Amino acid sequence: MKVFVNKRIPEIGIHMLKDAGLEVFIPEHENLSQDEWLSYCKSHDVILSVGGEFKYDKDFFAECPNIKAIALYSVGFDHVDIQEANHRHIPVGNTPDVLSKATSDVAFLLMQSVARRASYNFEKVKSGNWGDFDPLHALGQELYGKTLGIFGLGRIGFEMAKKSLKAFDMNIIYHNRHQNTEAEEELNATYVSFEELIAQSDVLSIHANFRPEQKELFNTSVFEKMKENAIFINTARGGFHNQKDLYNALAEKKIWGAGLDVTNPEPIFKEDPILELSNVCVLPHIGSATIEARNGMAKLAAENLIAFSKGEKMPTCANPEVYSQNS
Ligand SMILES: NC(=O)c1ccc[n+]([C@@H]2O[C@H](COP(=O)([O-])OP(=O)(O)OC[C@H]3O[C@@H](n4cnc5c(N)ncnc54)[C@H](O)[C@@H]3O)[C@@H](O)[C@H]2O)c1
Ligand SMILES: O=C(O)[C@H](O)CO
Repeated sequence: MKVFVNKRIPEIGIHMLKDAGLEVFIPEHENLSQDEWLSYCKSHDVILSVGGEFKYDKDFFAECPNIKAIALYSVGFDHVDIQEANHRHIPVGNTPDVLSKATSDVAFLLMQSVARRASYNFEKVKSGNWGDFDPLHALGQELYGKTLGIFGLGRIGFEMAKKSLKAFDMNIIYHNRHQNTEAEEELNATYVSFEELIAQSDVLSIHANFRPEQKELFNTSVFEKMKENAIFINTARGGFHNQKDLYNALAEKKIWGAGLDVTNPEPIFKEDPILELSNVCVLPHIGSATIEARNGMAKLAAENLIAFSKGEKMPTCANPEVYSQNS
């Protein structure tokens, strides 16, 4: 079976594929054009897909009917038309759990960085402006006993809530598609409406899996209902927030600050005025960027394709319903 891997991944995954007898192709250069990527897809059986820039939509599946399975090197699958994949009986593997702690660590990092104005103070030092001890300048806020609101309390949201409770004894509230009884029992989390989540959160952290119908759900109508001391954190998908509205809310100090590991658009334009604000910290989508998480993702993606090559179910599949469909 011929595997197209569009970008280098940790060697452990490649070795696993080759040891299982699969033929692996990785292009010499990584920044493929859409045409180059499509041409490679057309000449292989399955894809180990890294990144979200290439969309697996209806047009793709129509152009590449040869593709029998896709193993994503991510847990998010919003760049895949799952309905179309199901229609074509194509399993789509993903990489849950192995990156949950690492990604929640970045949300936790952003929460603290914004609360204590780390970026602003670091920029001051870099510009040679250490400044005299000033009891009233650039003060941060403490998080102890504050309310953490989680939008989308799943695997990563759970880890974020757990470490925030443990470190700062934060009160956990959440809004989800369905109740998370484990979080309610283990973290004393309280299920609230979307409106209550916005109004009550001192820190609002987005951890839902993105769907197009939720585009820019977090916009001026939300930011104006948040507390003035509120911190907005997004490590899920940039599509969840309207970045111009967020800039306005931050510039007008309607909210305390924002920490982003995902932006809208992504990558962010270096001229984006949000980068000039002193109450913002932006990271370049590094949630899963640890040695441990990226190795774990490589192993999972390889295991998914190896299982497929043996006619078995993928261990971690974004569309498990594909296995119960009538042929
Ligand atoms: N920044 C990064 O590098 C990085 C890394 C990994 C994952 N992510 C993002 O984080 C997302 C979550 O990953 P996960 O493993 O925790 O997924 P998950 O499926 O375990 O959790 C997502 C939760 O969101 C809830 N949800 C979805 N839509 C909702 C809505 N409209 N309203 C309320 N709740 C909703 C679901 O019920 C689920 O509980 C991924 O889909 C991905 O987009 C980002
Ligand atoms: O969804 C994920 O795993 C991350 O965003 C990396 O794409």
